[in-house]
Parts: sequence; C-alpha cells; structure tokens
Amino acid sequence: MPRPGAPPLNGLAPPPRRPPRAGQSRQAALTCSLSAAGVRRAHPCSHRPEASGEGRGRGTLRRSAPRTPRSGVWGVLAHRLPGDPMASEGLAKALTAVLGGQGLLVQSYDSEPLGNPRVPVRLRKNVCYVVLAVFLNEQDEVLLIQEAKRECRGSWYLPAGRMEPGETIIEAMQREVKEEAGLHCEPVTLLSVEERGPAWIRFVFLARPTGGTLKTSKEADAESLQAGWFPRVSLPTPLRAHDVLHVIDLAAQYLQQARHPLILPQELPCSLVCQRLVATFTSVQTVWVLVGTGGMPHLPITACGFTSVEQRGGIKVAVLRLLQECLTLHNLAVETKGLLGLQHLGRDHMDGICMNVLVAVAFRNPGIEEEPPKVRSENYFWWKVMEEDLQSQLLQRLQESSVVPVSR
Ligand SMILES: C[C@@](O)(CCOP(=O)(O)OP(=O)(O)O)CC(=O)O
Repeated sequence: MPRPGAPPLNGLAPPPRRPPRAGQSRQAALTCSLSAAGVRRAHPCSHRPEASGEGRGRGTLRRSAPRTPRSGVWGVLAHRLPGDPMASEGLAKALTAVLGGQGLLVQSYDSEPLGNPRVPVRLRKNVCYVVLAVFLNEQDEVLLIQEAKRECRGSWYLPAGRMEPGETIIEAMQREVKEEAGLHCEPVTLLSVEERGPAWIRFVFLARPTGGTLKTSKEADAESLQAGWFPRVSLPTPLRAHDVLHVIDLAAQYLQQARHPLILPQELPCSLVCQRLVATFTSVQTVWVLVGTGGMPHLPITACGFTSVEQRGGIKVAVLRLLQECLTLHNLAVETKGLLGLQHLGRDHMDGICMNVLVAVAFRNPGIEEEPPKVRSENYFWWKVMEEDLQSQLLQRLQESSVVPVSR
C-alpha cells in the first residue's frame, strides 16, 4: 500500500508496495525531426560516449532499409554511417562493455512515453525499490529472519526491505541484512529483478556473510525478532510470503551451475527508469544489433512511463514502444531475454535506473530470413556484428539465456 501521507509527485500517485499485475501495452510514437540546417537532429541526443572510438571498425554499419539522405540532411551523421570504422569501433566497445556487465552513461533517450513530461523518479515518492538477499551456507541452509511488523509478526522471510533515498542498491541490501539479521555481507550477484512496472522494482541478490553476529531473540527490535539458518528443504512456518521459495531455488541452482556471469549494479547516475536495448536479430550464426542514429550511433535507450497502462503492462511496454517506432511488429516475435546489467547511483537525487536488456527480435514465421526486418525510421539501423568474439558472446548469451531474469 502507498505509504500514508506520501505526497504525489507531479500528479503521480505514490507507488503501491506491490502494484497490481499487467495489462495492455500501449502504442506511442516518437517524433524526431531533423533541423533545417540538416546537420544536427532535434532529437535530444547530443554526445554519445559509448560510440566515440577510434581505429579500425570491427563491424559494418548496415542499413537494412535503403537510406535516401536528402542533400545536407545527414551532414554530421553522413560520415558516421555505413562503413564508418569509428562508429563501428565505438559500438563494438559499447557492446563489449554492456556484455561485460558494465554501465554506460545515460545522456538522452531514443524513445519516451508520448505526452508525459520527463518526470525524474524520486525514491519513496513515485518509485519503490526493494532489496532482498539470499544466503545459502555449505550445509544447504538458508538465512531467514522473523518479522516484527504487526501485519506479519512472527512469520519468516528472507532479509528484505525498501531502499532509502541516498543509498545505492548494494548499500540498501547490506543495511537491511545488518538490521534484520545482524550480519555484515557482500553481494555475489544479482539473481533476478522483479517488477510491477517502473514504480515497483525488487532486486534479488545472492550474498555471502562477511562478519557480524546472528541476531538472537534477545536482540529483537522493530526490524526483526531474530534470524536463523534453516535447512532449505524444511523451512520454518509460517512464511511471510511464498514468493521466496522460487528465489531460494534460483540461488541453489546458481550455486550448482551459474546460469549467467556475476552481475552487480553499476554506480552511474540516471534520472529516469529506462532500458538500454541490445536488440538483436540472428540468422545463420550472424548477429545484427539495432542501433540508434541520434548523435553518434549507439545502443538505443527507452524511457519507462508511469501511466497506468505502462504500470500495468510492465517495463516491456517501453521496449515495445521503441521497437514499434522503427519496426513493423505484427510479423515479428519480440522476447526480452533478461538483464546484461543495470546501473543506478542513488546519491544526488539520481534515483533512476538504467537496465541493460538483451532482446531477441525474430520473424514469427522463421523461414529462411537471412536479413533483419526492415527499419522504417531513419533514427535506427541494424548493425551487423562482424567481430567474431563479440558475435560468439552474443550468440552464447542469446542461446543460453545467460542473463539475469526479469519477472513480474
Ligand atoms: C516483503 C517486501 O515488502 C519487502 C519489504 O519488506 P519490509 O516490509 O520489511 O520493508 P522495510 O520496512 O523497508 O524493511 C517485498 C514486497 O512485497 O514489497
């Protein structure tokens, strides 16, 4: 339930703790016009650090829709288009960084909710972020805390809690574990991200203790009554909620066989909840990646909206909105595989989050389509990844879904 008395920000009601489930997605068009001078886009994209690079390109900047540049319209970009080694090198660097779980500065958005002013997110005002930690010891026991809150007093749960303004995601997780279980800890990896639209996001970590002493019932306080280690196969009852069972299984599976590389939030500022897309098309061991043309060619970013439609539809609505702006989706299947990484700062009122998401675009009737679907917007093009190592990394991540799952 929304925190009593939390004032709505810009008409946005404070987010419920766990808003209702999904609904429809929404069509939204991005208007982006080229200036009369033809050399700079009206699009807010200015500098794109991720595509600034030098040296020989490692890919071809391929346009699957023939471009008919008007005279002078592409002045600045003309030298950045197909075959330009600098842009290709910059894209390869950006893709390498994102595949490695690193972050890239967010300085503008390729797609934004139509009609909605760009409202910076404010923790505990229009977004609620929750952290939750899973600890499994060598005896296959899981760390649980006994809740002290009136509404769930005496029930057992994983150490969890809502983030507070000014802290990073990892600091929040460490604070909640110390408050509720008495232990110092460090994160091992993100295990999953749960979302009910951009207003409620929960970060689930696999973590390990680094010190402190387990909280006993003698130390009961408002945060928790006590903490304890319990065999994973016979947990105490009652549980506060059964959603933790899946999360505990995820942790056990990860420790048996890591499904994805270790992925941890990167501390980079962002003012909105947004997603950087690694939107791919694969054909016969070849991979194309959708690229934005605003400024330097870059991995496109879509900003999440806070309308009830976007809340109900979940963060995938923003992904579909961007893709609808450049592709004809009715004959395409779009699958968000999961997270390659995420970035958030928390300090300096920068409460936004940028999730680097791996998306697979395919024809619904996979015939022998060797070429990516036609791009019907000059704001995007398909970049064919030629560099073998990068190509095999992408194919492996796609084929094995080697990403942090995002669930609703
Ligand atoms: C279970 C959760 O609500 C996590 C929040 O747990 P708490 O209710 O303990 O929150 P804090 O008071 O901030 O510690 C997850 C959810 O359903 O929102």
